[in-house]
Amino acid sequence: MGEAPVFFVDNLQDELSNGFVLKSKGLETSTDVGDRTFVIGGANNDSASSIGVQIYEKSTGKWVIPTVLGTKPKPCKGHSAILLNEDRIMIIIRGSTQDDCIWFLEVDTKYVKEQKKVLGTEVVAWSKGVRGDAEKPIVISGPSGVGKGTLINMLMKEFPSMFGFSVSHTTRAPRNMEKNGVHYHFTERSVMEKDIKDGKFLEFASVHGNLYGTSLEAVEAVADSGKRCILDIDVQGARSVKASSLDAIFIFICPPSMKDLEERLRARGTETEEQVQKRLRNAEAEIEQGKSSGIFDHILYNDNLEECYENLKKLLGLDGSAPTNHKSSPKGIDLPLNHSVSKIDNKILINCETPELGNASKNLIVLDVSSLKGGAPGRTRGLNVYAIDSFSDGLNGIHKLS
Ligand SMILES: Nc1nc2c(ncn2[C@@H]2O[C@H](COP(=O)(O)OP(=O)(O)O)[C@@H](O)[C@H]2O)c(=O)[nH]1
Ligand SMILES: Nc1ncnc2c1ncn2[C@@H]1O[C@H](COP(=O)(O)OP(=O)(O)O)[C@@H](O)[C@H]1O
Repeated sequence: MGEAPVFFVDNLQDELSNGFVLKSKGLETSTDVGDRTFVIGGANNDSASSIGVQIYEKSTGKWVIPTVLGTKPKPCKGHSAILLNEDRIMIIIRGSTQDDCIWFLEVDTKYVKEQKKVLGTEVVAWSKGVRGDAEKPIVISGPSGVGKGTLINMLMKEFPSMFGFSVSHTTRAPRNMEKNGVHYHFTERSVMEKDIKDGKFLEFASVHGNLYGTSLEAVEAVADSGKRCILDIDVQGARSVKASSLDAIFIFICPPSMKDLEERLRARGTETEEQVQKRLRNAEAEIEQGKSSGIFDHILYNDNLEECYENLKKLLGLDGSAPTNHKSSPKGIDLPLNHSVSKIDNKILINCETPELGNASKNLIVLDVSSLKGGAPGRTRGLNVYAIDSFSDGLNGIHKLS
Protein backbone atom coordinates (compact mmCIF):
# COMPACT_ATOMS: atom_id res chain seq x y z
CA MET A 1 0.00 0.00 0.00
CA GLY A 2 1.47 3.38 -0.96
CA GLU A 3 2.25 6.12 1.52
CA ALA A 4 -0.83 8.19 2.24
CA PRO A 5 -0.24 11.79 1.10
CA VAL A 6 1.08 14.11 3.81
CA PHE A 7 -0.51 17.54 3.68
CA PHE A 8 -2.65 19.81 5.77
CA VAL A 9 -6.28 20.07 4.79
CA ASP A 10 -6.42 23.74 5.73
CA ASN A 11 -3.93 24.94 3.08
CA LEU A 12 -5.99 23.87 0.11
CA GLN A 13 -5.42 26.05 -2.91
CA ASP A 14 -8.07 28.55 -3.79
CA GLU A 15 -10.62 26.74 -5.94
CA LEU A 16 -10.67 29.52 -8.50
CA SER A 17 -7.23 28.79 -10.02
CA ASN A 18 -6.87 27.77 -13.67
CA GLY A 19 -9.39 25.25 -14.94
CA PHE A 20 -11.58 24.98 -11.86
CA VAL A 21 -14.04 27.70 -12.79
CA LEU A 22 -17.14 26.10 -14.27
CA LYS A 23 -18.84 28.35 -16.83
CA SER A 24 -22.28 28.36 -18.42
CA LYS A 25 -24.23 26.54 -15.73
CA GLY A 26 -21.19 24.40 -14.84
CA LEU A 27 -21.08 22.56 -18.16
CA GLU A 28 -17.93 24.18 -19.57
CA THR A 29 -14.41 24.82 -18.32
CA SER A 30 -11.54 26.80 -19.82
CA THR A 31 -7.92 25.79 -19.22
CA ASP A 32 -4.89 27.75 -20.41
CA VAL A 33 -2.01 25.72 -21.86
CA GLY A 34 0.72 28.04 -23.06
CA ASP A 35 -0.87 30.60 -25.41
CA ARG A 36 -3.93 28.45 -26.05
CA THR A 37 -7.14 28.16 -24.07
CA PHE A 38 -8.94 24.79 -24.17
CA VAL A 39 -12.68 25.18 -23.69
CA ILE A 40 -14.14 21.80 -22.74
CA GLY A 41 -17.85 21.10 -22.44
CA GLY A 42 -20.66 21.71 -24.84
CA ALA A 43 -24.19 22.77 -25.50
CA ASN A 44 -26.61 21.75 -22.78
CA ASN A 45 -28.58 18.83 -24.03
CA ASP A 46 -31.13 17.49 -21.49
CA SER A 47 -28.98 19.24 -18.87
CA ALA A 48 -25.96 17.17 -19.96
CA SER A 49 -22.80 18.45 -21.59
CA SER A 50 -21.59 16.76 -24.75
CA ILE A 51 -17.92 17.33 -23.72
CA GLY A 52 -16.84 19.01 -26.93
CA VAL A 53 -13.40 20.66 -27.24
CA GLN A 54 -12.59 24.07 -28.74
CA ILE A 55 -9.22 25.81 -28.74
CA TYR A 56 -8.78 29.59 -28.56
CA GLU A 57 -5.41 30.73 -29.90
CA LYS A 58 -4.53 33.94 -28.06
CA SER A 59 -1.84 34.84 -30.59
CA THR A 60 -4.25 34.88 -33.52
CA GLY A 61 -7.55 35.42 -31.73
CA LYS A 62 -8.86 32.44 -33.70
CA TRP A 63 -10.98 29.48 -32.53
CA VAL A 64 -9.92 26.00 -33.71
CA ILE A 65 -12.00 22.80 -33.59
CA PRO A 66 -9.40 20.02 -33.17
CA THR A 67 -9.61 16.43 -34.41
CA VAL A 68 -10.63 14.51 -31.29
CA LEU A 69 -9.07 11.02 -31.02
CA GLY A 70 -10.04 8.18 -28.67
CA THR A 71 -13.35 7.42 -27.01
CA LYS A 72 -14.59 10.52 -25.19
CA PRO A 73 -16.51 10.65 -21.90
CA LYS A 74 -20.29 10.24 -22.03
CA PRO A 75 -22.43 13.41 -21.81
CA CYS A 76 -22.46 14.55 -18.19
CA LYS A 77 -23.79 17.12 -15.74
CA GLY A 78 -20.57 19.14 -15.75
CA HIS A 79 -16.94 18.54 -14.90
CA SER A 80 -13.82 20.04 -13.32
CA ALA A 81 -10.62 20.50 -15.33
CA ILE A 82 -7.08 20.45 -13.93
CA LEU A 83 -3.95 21.04 -16.03
CA LEU A 84 -1.21 18.42 -15.49
CA ASN A 85 2.40 18.81 -16.74
CA GLU A 86 1.36 21.24 -19.48
CA ASP A 87 0.52 18.29 -21.81
CA ARG A 88 -2.76 16.92 -20.52
CA ILE A 89 -5.89 18.16 -18.75
CA MET A 90 -7.42 15.94 -16.10
CA ILE A 91 -11.21 15.97 -16.28
CA ILE A 92 -13.28 14.95 -13.26
CA ILE A 93 -16.80 14.18 -14.39
CA ARG A 94 -19.61 15.25 -12.07
CA GLY A 95 -22.27 12.74 -11.16
CA SER A 96 -20.83 9.91 -13.31
CA THR A 97 -20.64 6.21 -12.52
CA GLN A 98 -17.83 5.06 -10.25
CA ASP A 99 -15.43 3.79 -12.92
CA ASP A 100 -16.11 6.51 -15.45
CA CYS A 101 -15.31 9.75 -13.67
CA ILE A 102 -11.59 10.40 -14.31
CA TRP A 103 -10.51 11.24 -17.87
CA PHE A 104 -7.46 12.88 -19.44
CA LEU A 105 -7.61 15.19 -22.44
CA GLU A 106 -4.14 14.98 -23.98
CA VAL A 107 -3.19 18.23 -25.68
CA ASP A 108 0.58 18.00 -26.17
CA THR A 109 1.72 14.45 -25.35
CA LYS A 110 4.04 12.37 -27.59
CA TYR A 111 1.02 10.59 -29.05
CA VAL A 112 -0.82 13.85 -29.83
CA LYS A 113 2.29 15.33 -31.45
CA GLU A 114 2.65 12.19 -33.63
CA GLN A 115 -0.98 12.29 -34.68
CA LYS A 116 -0.76 16.01 -35.51
CA LYS A 117 2.05 15.16 -37.96
CA VAL A 118 0.11 12.22 -39.45
CA LEU A 119 -3.22 14.03 -39.75
CA GLY A 120 -1.91 17.53 -40.45
CA THR A 121 -4.50 19.08 -38.17
CA GLU A 122 -4.82 20.30 -34.59
CA VAL A 123 -5.36 17.15 -32.47
CA VAL A 124 -6.44 16.29 -28.93
CA ALA A 125 -6.88 12.75 -27.58
CA TRP A 126 -9.03 11.33 -24.79
CA SER A 127 -7.65 8.69 -22.44
CA LYS A 128 -9.73 7.21 -19.65
CA GLY A 129 -8.10 7.20 -16.21
CA VAL A 130 -7.95 3.82 -14.51
CA ARG A 131 -6.69 3.07 -11.04
CA GLY A 132 -3.77 0.88 -10.25
CA ASP A 133 -1.40 -0.74 -12.71
CA ALA A 134 -3.40 -3.14 -14.83
CA GLU A 135 -1.46 -5.80 -16.69
CA LYS A 136 0.32 -4.71 -19.84
CA PRO A 137 -1.27 -5.73 -23.16
CA ILE A 138 0.42 -8.65 -24.97
CA VAL A 139 1.46 -8.43 -28.63
CA ILE A 140 1.96 -11.83 -30.33
CA SER A 141 3.51 -11.97 -33.81
CA GLY A 142 4.82 -14.69 -36.07
CA PRO A 143 4.60 -16.03 -39.61
CA SER A 144 1.31 -17.33 -40.98
CA GLY A 145 0.68 -20.90 -39.82
CA VAL A 146 3.16 -20.86 -36.90
CA GLY A 147 0.46 -21.36 -34.25
CA LYS A 148 -0.35 -17.83 -32.94
CA GLY A 149 -4.10 -18.39 -33.06
CA THR A 150 -3.83 -21.84 -31.49
CA LEU A 151 -1.78 -20.55 -28.54
CA ILE A 152 -4.03 -17.52 -28.02
CA ASN A 153 -7.13 -19.74 -28.04
CA MET A 154 -5.52 -21.97 -25.41
CA LEU A 155 -4.88 -18.93 -23.16
CA MET A 156 -8.39 -17.58 -23.63
CA LYS A 157 -9.89 -21.02 -22.89
CA GLU A 158 -7.85 -21.61 -19.72
CA PHE A 159 -8.14 -18.01 -18.40
CA PRO A 160 -11.46 -16.68 -19.77
CA SER A 161 -11.80 -13.93 -17.16
CA MET A 162 -8.20 -12.75 -17.52
CA PHE A 163 -7.64 -12.22 -21.24
CA GLY A 164 -9.54 -10.41 -23.96
CA PHE A 165 -8.71 -10.56 -27.67
CA SER A 166 -8.26 -7.34 -29.64
CA VAL A 167 -10.49 -7.91 -32.69
CA SER A 168 -8.63 -6.50 -35.69
CA HIS A 169 -10.11 -5.06 -38.86
CA THR A 170 -9.13 -6.67 -42.17
CA THR A 171 -10.00 -6.51 -45.86
CA ARG A 172 -9.21 -10.27 -46.12
CA ALA A 173 -12.21 -12.52 -46.84
CA PRO A 174 -13.41 -14.57 -43.84
CA ARG A 175 -12.35 -18.23 -43.58
CA ASN A 176 -15.06 -20.91 -43.14
CA MET A 177 -15.23 -20.93 -39.36
CA GLU A 178 -14.50 -17.22 -38.85
CA LYS A 179 -17.24 -14.97 -37.45
CA ASN A 180 -17.41 -11.22 -38.13
CA GLY A 181 -16.77 -9.24 -34.94
CA VAL A 182 -15.22 -12.28 -33.23
CA HIS A 183 -12.15 -13.28 -35.28
CA TYR A 184 -12.00 -10.03 -37.27
CA HIS A 185 -14.09 -7.05 -38.29
CA PHE A 186 -14.25 -7.91 -42.00
CA THR A 187 -14.26 -4.52 -43.70
CA GLU A 188 -14.33 -2.87 -47.13
CA ARG A 189 -10.97 -1.29 -47.97
CA SER A 190 -12.52 2.17 -48.59
CA VAL A 191 -14.21 2.16 -45.17
CA MET A 192 -11.03 1.06 -43.41
CA GLU A 193 -8.91 3.62 -45.25
CA LYS A 194 -11.30 6.41 -44.19
CA ASP A 195 -11.22 5.31 -40.55
CA ILE A 196 -7.42 5.16 -40.68
CA LYS A 197 -7.39 8.71 -42.06
CA ASP A 198 -9.70 9.77 -39.24
CA GLY A 199 -7.15 8.52 -36.69
CA LYS A 200 -9.28 5.65 -35.41
CA PHE A 201 -6.48 3.09 -35.66
CA LEU A 202 -3.63 2.39 -33.27
CA GLU A 203 -1.75 0.67 -36.11
CA PHE A 204 -2.35 -0.82 -39.55
CA ALA A 205 -0.32 -2.65 -42.20
CA SER A 206 -0.59 -4.29 -45.59
CA VAL A 207 0.08 -8.03 -44.96
CA HIS A 208 0.04 -10.75 -47.63
CA GLY A 209 -1.84 -8.39 -49.95
CA ASN A 210 -4.61 -7.48 -47.50
CA LEU A 211 -5.04 -4.53 -45.12
CA TYR A 212 -5.07 -5.32 -41.39
CA GLY A 213 -5.39 -2.89 -38.48
CA THR A 214 -6.05 -2.52 -34.75
CA SER A 215 -8.66 0.10 -33.94
CA LEU A 216 -8.38 2.16 -30.74
CA GLU A 217 -11.87 0.98 -29.91
CA ALA A 218 -10.81 -2.68 -30.11
CA VAL A 219 -8.08 -2.16 -27.49
CA GLU A 220 -10.28 0.00 -25.28
CA ALA A 221 -13.15 -2.50 -25.37
CA VAL A 222 -10.89 -5.14 -23.82
CA ALA A 223 -9.51 -2.69 -21.23
CA ASP A 224 -13.05 -1.64 -20.29
CA SER A 225 -13.95 -5.27 -19.65
CA GLY A 226 -11.15 -5.29 -17.05
CA LYS A 227 -9.21 -7.93 -19.02
CA ARG A 228 -5.65 -8.07 -20.31
CA CYS A 229 -5.55 -7.31 -24.03
CA ILE A 230 -3.96 -9.76 -26.50
CA LEU A 231 -3.08 -8.47 -29.97
CA ASP A 232 -2.25 -10.91 -32.82
CA ILE A 233 -0.50 -8.60 -35.30
CA ASP A 234 2.34 -8.76 -37.81
CA VAL A 235 5.87 -7.42 -37.34
CA GLN A 236 5.04 -4.07 -38.96
CA GLY A 237 2.14 -3.63 -36.56
CA ALA A 238 4.31 -4.63 -33.60
CA ARG A 239 6.85 -1.99 -34.64
CA SER A 240 4.10 0.67 -34.69
CA VAL A 241 2.77 -0.36 -31.28
CA LYS A 242 6.32 -0.35 -29.87
CA ALA A 243 6.68 3.26 -31.06
CA SER A 244 3.33 4.28 -29.57
CA SER A 245 2.67 5.02 -25.92
CA LEU A 246 0.82 1.71 -25.52
CA ASP A 247 3.19 -0.05 -23.11
CA ALA A 248 3.00 -3.77 -24.04
CA ILE A 249 4.88 -7.09 -23.87
CA PHE A 250 6.07 -8.30 -27.30
CA ILE A 251 6.35 -12.04 -28.06
CA PHE A 252 7.44 -13.57 -31.40
CA ILE A 253 6.51 -17.18 -32.22
CA CYS A 254 8.99 -19.11 -34.43
CA PRO A 255 8.39 -22.42 -36.24
CA PRO A 256 10.89 -25.26 -35.65
CA SER A 257 11.66 -25.13 -39.40
CA MET A 258 10.31 -23.73 -42.67
CA LYS A 259 9.35 -27.29 -43.59
CA ASP A 260 7.18 -27.60 -40.49
CA LEU A 261 5.65 -24.19 -41.19
CA GLU A 262 4.72 -25.20 -44.73
CA GLU A 263 3.23 -28.47 -43.52
CA ARG A 264 1.07 -26.68 -40.92
CA LEU A 265 -0.07 -24.00 -43.34
CA ARG A 266 -1.05 -26.62 -45.91
CA ALA A 267 -2.67 -28.88 -43.29
CA ARG A 268 -4.79 -25.98 -42.04
CA GLY A 269 -6.27 -25.86 -45.52
CA THR A 270 -7.41 -22.22 -45.38
CA GLU A 271 -5.32 -20.64 -48.14
CA THR A 272 -5.16 -21.20 -51.89
CA GLU A 273 -1.87 -22.50 -53.32
CA GLU A 274 -1.01 -18.97 -54.43
CA GLN A 275 -1.70 -17.59 -50.93
CA VAL A 276 0.36 -20.40 -49.33
CA GLN A 277 3.30 -19.55 -51.60
CA LYS A 278 2.97 -15.81 -50.83
CA ARG A 279 2.80 -16.44 -47.07
CA LEU A 280 5.80 -18.76 -47.12
CA ARG A 281 7.81 -16.19 -49.10
CA ASN A 282 6.94 -13.55 -46.50
CA ALA A 283 7.63 -15.93 -43.59
CA GLU A 284 11.41 -15.96 -44.02
CA ALA A 285 11.60 -12.16 -43.82
CA GLU A 286 9.17 -12.06 -40.89
CA ILE A 287 11.22 -14.62 -38.92
CA GLU A 288 14.39 -12.62 -39.62
CA GLN A 289 12.62 -9.46 -38.39
CA GLY A 290 11.24 -11.28 -35.36
CA LYS A 291 14.71 -12.38 -34.30
CA SER A 292 16.82 -9.36 -35.18
CA SER A 293 14.61 -6.24 -35.06
CA GLY A 294 14.84 -5.79 -31.29
CA ILE A 295 11.07 -5.26 -31.18
CA PHE A 296 10.31 -8.45 -29.30
CA ASP A 297 10.92 -9.05 -25.59
CA HIS A 298 10.63 -12.82 -26.00
CA ILE A 299 11.03 -15.39 -28.82
CA LEU A 300 9.22 -18.72 -28.39
CA TYR A 301 9.70 -21.78 -30.63
CA ASN A 302 6.44 -23.59 -31.27
CA ASP A 303 7.74 -27.12 -31.88
CA ASN A 304 5.84 -29.17 -29.31
CA LEU A 305 2.58 -27.28 -28.79
CA GLU A 306 2.06 -28.11 -25.09
CA GLU A 307 5.68 -27.23 -24.28
CA CYS A 308 5.40 -23.91 -26.13
CA TYR A 309 2.14 -23.16 -24.33
CA GLU A 310 3.75 -23.83 -20.93
CA ASN A 311 6.63 -21.52 -21.87
CA LEU A 312 4.14 -18.83 -22.89
CA LYS A 313 2.33 -19.13 -19.56
CA LYS A 314 5.63 -18.93 -17.72
CA LEU A 315 6.45 -15.69 -19.57
CA LEU A 316 3.12 -14.29 -18.43
CA GLY A 317 3.57 -15.42 -14.82
CA LEU A 318 0.79 -18.00 -15.20
CA ASP A 319 2.72 -21.21 -14.69
CA GLY A 320 1.46 -21.63 -11.14
CA SER A 321 4.87 -20.87 -9.59
CA ALA A 322 3.82 -17.30 -8.76
CA PRO A 323 0.30 -16.36 -7.66
CA THR A 324 -1.54 -15.27 -10.78
CA ASN A 325 -1.13 -11.53 -10.62
CA HIS A 326 -4.46 -10.85 -12.25
CA LYS A 327 -5.90 -7.94 -10.36
CA SER A 328 -9.65 -7.60 -10.73
CA SER A 329 -10.10 -4.09 -12.06
CA PRO A 330 -10.37 -1.85 -8.98
CA LYS A 331 -13.65 -0.06 -8.43
CA GLY A 332 -13.94 3.58 -9.39
CA ILE A 333 -14.49 6.37 -6.90
CA ASP A 334 -17.88 7.42 -5.69
CA LEU A 335 -17.92 11.13 -6.58
CA PRO A 336 -21.01 13.08 -5.52
CA LEU A 337 -22.37 15.62 -7.97
CA ASN A 338 -21.34 18.53 -5.72
CA HIS A 339 -17.63 18.69 -5.20
CA SER A 340 -14.88 21.28 -5.53
CA VAL A 341 -11.37 20.62 -6.76
CA SER A 342 -7.91 21.88 -5.77
CA LYS A 343 -4.32 20.87 -6.62
CA ILE A 344 -1.22 20.69 -4.44
CA ASP A 345 1.89 19.40 -6.26
CA ASN A 346 0.94 15.93 -7.61
CA LYS A 347 -2.15 15.65 -5.45
CA ILE A 348 -5.63 16.55 -6.73
CA LEU A 349 -7.93 17.23 -3.80
CA ILE A 350 -11.66 16.72 -4.25
CA ASN A 351 -13.84 18.22 -1.57
CA CYS A 352 -17.11 16.27 -1.51
CA GLU A 353 -19.98 18.11 0.09
CA THR A 354 -22.14 15.63 1.95
CA PRO A 355 -25.39 17.58 2.52
CA GLU A 356 -27.05 14.67 4.23
CA LEU A 357 -24.49 15.12 7.02
CA GLY A 358 -24.82 18.90 7.13
CA ASN A 359 -22.53 21.42 5.42
CA ALA A 360 -19.91 21.29 8.14
CA SER A 361 -19.09 17.74 7.21
CA LYS A 362 -16.77 17.12 4.26
CA ASN A 363 -15.22 14.07 2.75
CA LEU A 364 -11.98 14.56 0.92
CA ILE A 365 -10.80 12.37 -1.96
CA VAL A 366 -7.17 12.71 -2.94
CA LEU A 367 -5.95 11.62 -6.38
CA ASP A 368 -2.22 10.99 -6.50
CA VAL A 369 -1.10 11.60 -10.09
CA SER A 370 2.65 11.26 -9.41
CA SER A 371 2.97 7.82 -11.07
CA LEU A 372 0.73 7.98 -14.13
CA LYS A 373 1.64 5.55 -16.95
CA GLY A 374 0.45 4.85 -20.49
CA GLY A 375 -2.07 7.30 -21.94
CA ALA A 376 -3.68 7.71 -25.35
CA PRO A 377 -4.31 5.69 -27.42
CA GLY A 378 -4.68 3.36 -24.42
CA ARG A 379 -5.83 4.03 -20.89
CA THR A 380 -3.96 6.29 -18.39
CA ARG A 381 -2.94 4.01 -15.54
CA GLY A 382 -1.34 4.33 -12.15
CA LEU A 383 -3.91 6.65 -10.57
CA ASN A 384 -3.83 6.25 -6.76
CA VAL A 385 -6.87 7.32 -4.80
CA TYR A 386 -7.17 8.06 -1.06
CA ALA A 387 -10.32 8.92 0.85
CA ILE A 388 -10.23 11.10 3.92
CA ASP A 389 -13.31 11.12 6.07
CA SER A 390 -13.23 14.52 7.69
CA PHE A 391 -15.96 16.10 9.76
CA SER A 392 -16.20 19.53 11.33
CA ASP A 393 -14.21 18.27 14.34
CA GLY A 394 -11.14 17.39 12.17
CA LEU A 395 -9.73 14.48 10.21
CA ASN A 396 -11.45 11.22 10.83
CA GLY A 397 -9.10 8.80 9.05
CA ILE A 398 -7.18 8.40 5.80
CA HIS A 399 -7.55 5.20 3.79
CA LYS A 400 -6.44 4.15 0.31
CA LEU A 401 -9.29 3.02 -1.90
CA SER A 402 -7.97 -0.44 -2.86
N1 LIG B 1 -0.44 -5.11 -38.37
C1 LIG B 1 -1.46 -5.95 -38.13
N2 LIG B 1 -1.35 -7.25 -38.49
C2 LIG B 1 -2.40 -8.05 -38.22
C3 LIG B 1 -3.58 -7.59 -37.60
N3 LIG B 1 -4.45 -8.66 -37.47
C4 LIG B 1 -3.79 -9.74 -37.97
N4 LIG B 1 -2.57 -9.37 -38.42
C5 LIG B 1 -1.51 -10.20 -39.01
O1 LIG B 1 -1.81 -10.48 -40.34
C6 LIG B 1 -1.21 -11.72 -40.70
C7 LIG B 1 -2.24 -12.55 -41.42
O2 LIG B 1 -3.28 -12.86 -40.50
P1 LIG B 1 -4.34 -13.96 -40.98
O3 LIG B 1 -4.81 -13.59 -42.34
O4 LIG B 1 -5.36 -14.12 -39.89
O5 LIG B 1 -3.46 -15.25 -41.17
P2 LIG B 1 -2.69 -16.18 -40.12
O6 LIG B 1 -1.45 -15.48 -39.67
O7 LIG B 1 -2.37 -17.36 -40.95
O8 LIG B 1 -3.62 -16.44 -38.99
C8 LIG B 1 -0.75 -12.36 -39.40
O9 LIG B 1 0.66 -12.17 -39.29
C9 LIG B 1 -1.42 -11.55 -38.33
O10 LIG B 1 -0.63 -11.45 -37.13
C10 LIG B 1 -3.65 -6.20 -37.26
O11 LIG B 1 -4.64 -5.70 -36.70
N5 LIG B 1 -2.58 -5.43 -37.54
N1 LIG C 1 3.12 -27.05 -32.29
C1 LIG C 1 2.34 -27.39 -33.32
N2 LIG C 1 2.58 -28.58 -33.95
C2 LIG C 1 1.81 -28.96 -34.98
N3 LIG C 1 0.77 -28.23 -35.49
C3 LIG C 1 0.51 -27.05 -34.90
C4 LIG C 1 1.27 -26.57 -33.80
N4 LIG C 1 0.76 -25.34 -33.44
C5 LIG C 1 -0.27 -25.07 -34.28
N5 LIG C 1 -0.44 -26.11 -35.14
C6 LIG C 1 -1.41 -26.22 -36.25
O1 LIG C 1 -0.87 -25.38 -37.28
C7 LIG C 1 -1.94 -24.70 -37.99
C8 LIG C 1 -1.71 -23.18 -37.91
O2 LIG C 1 -1.95 -22.75 -36.58
P1 LIG C 1 -2.58 -21.31 -36.35
O3 LIG C 1 -2.80 -21.19 -34.89
O4 LIG C 1 -3.76 -21.15 -37.25
O5 LIG C 1 -1.39 -20.37 -36.84
P2 LIG C 1 -1.38 -18.77 -37.02
O6 LIG C 1 -2.52 -18.25 -36.23
O7 LIG C 1 -0.04 -18.39 -36.52
O8 LIG C 1 -1.53 -18.55 -38.49
C9 LIG C 1 -3.24 -25.12 -37.31
O9 LIG C 1 -3.83 -26.18 -38.06
C10 LIG C 1 -2.78 -25.63 -35.94
O10 LIG C 1 -3.64 -26.63 -35.45
